[in-house]
Amino acid sequence: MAEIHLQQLAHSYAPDAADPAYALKPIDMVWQDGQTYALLGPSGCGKSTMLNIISGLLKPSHGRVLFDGRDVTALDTGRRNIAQVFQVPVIYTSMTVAENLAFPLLCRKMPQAQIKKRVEDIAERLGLAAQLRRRANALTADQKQLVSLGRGLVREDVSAILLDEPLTVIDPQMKFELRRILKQINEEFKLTMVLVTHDQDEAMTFARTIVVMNHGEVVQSGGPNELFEAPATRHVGYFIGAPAMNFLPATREGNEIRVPGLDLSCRAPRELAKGPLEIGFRPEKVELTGPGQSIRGVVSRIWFEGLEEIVEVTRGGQTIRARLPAGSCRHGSEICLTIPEAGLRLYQNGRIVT
Ligand SMILES: Nc1ncnc2c1ncn2[C@@H]1O[C@H](COP(=O)(O)OP(=O)(O)OP(=O)(O)O)[C@@H](O)[C@H]1O
Repeated sequence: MAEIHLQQLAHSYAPDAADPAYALKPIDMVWQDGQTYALLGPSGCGKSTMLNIISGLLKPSHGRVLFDGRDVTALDTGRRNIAQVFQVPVIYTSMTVAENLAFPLLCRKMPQAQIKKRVEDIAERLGLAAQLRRRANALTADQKQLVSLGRGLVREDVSAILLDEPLTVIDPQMKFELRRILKQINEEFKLTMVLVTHDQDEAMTFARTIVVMNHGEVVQSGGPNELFEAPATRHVGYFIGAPAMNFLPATREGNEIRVPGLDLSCRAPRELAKGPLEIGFRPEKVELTGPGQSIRGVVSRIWFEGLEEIVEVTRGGQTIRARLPAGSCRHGSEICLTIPEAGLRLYQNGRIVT
């Protein structure tokens, strides 16, 4: 188990270039012992770079990595006691499941009787007890990934588990089961777990803290509710939630911030910097009735999503998306949308103000 501290960390793959590009911009953050984290962001934002620096596969060009206060920056992966699970399971397909799980312990010269006990214990926890004698190449993709995880977990000195898109090759139903097992392992072993993913649902359902990255920077770090209710930036508002958050250009009029052409406003904070203003709100906050600010507009598009529909309403050159119960509206009809005050957020220069 370990608390991981990234201290003044940054990384350029070409630090000596005249104008080095930074895959990871300067960051100082602590990953708490025993917690679950998800690193979420678009392709190329620096997730794997960050994970590989934590694991020791990559030496950072700047800064330090501390495990429980100990500087491990110069240590390779083997000496960091990290278990890693990749997109493609790393297992020996010609060995049985038991041999695969035993291998890391054999390398550490653990006595046979202890190896057997440990392997059986881990197999039981991962639901692999009935598979121990099977050759690994005969397993399903999710079972192979469990063996891969088990090879990391079987060592008693593991500090953290780093998971780099481990569910990509897994069937949707089995993803749920694997996520459940991962959470159970976290609770039982109190291991720090970091999951890299593109998938917001996966991040939201796995991690207590989601670290959202963009262009090599951490743009927000927080619980699923925090990211949904108060995205720190426009990027987070777009990236978390489907459909994305509504952002409408706004202007200051006295003590109010108003969206021109719509009956939508919020109170202006006492102090405001210079720069473009926007009012943001989630499509999930929009209702057809109830207290709040009302916007009348024409339904220009409808997408059905199971028991709900996404409705696009246009008015005065603005487009608003709302998630409503299926069958709420007809294409081309005029409707009145209501947005409760509590659902409104003010943004300036793409960053949240209130
Ligand atoms: N070995 C490398 N040499 C040079 N540049 C690299 C190297 N690996 C990654 N990069 C660059 O660093 C940036 C961050 O890449 P990284 O792989 O960390 O992103 P990512 O968020 O993990 O992307 P993905 O989700 O596609 O795996 C990208 O611009 C990428 O092109």
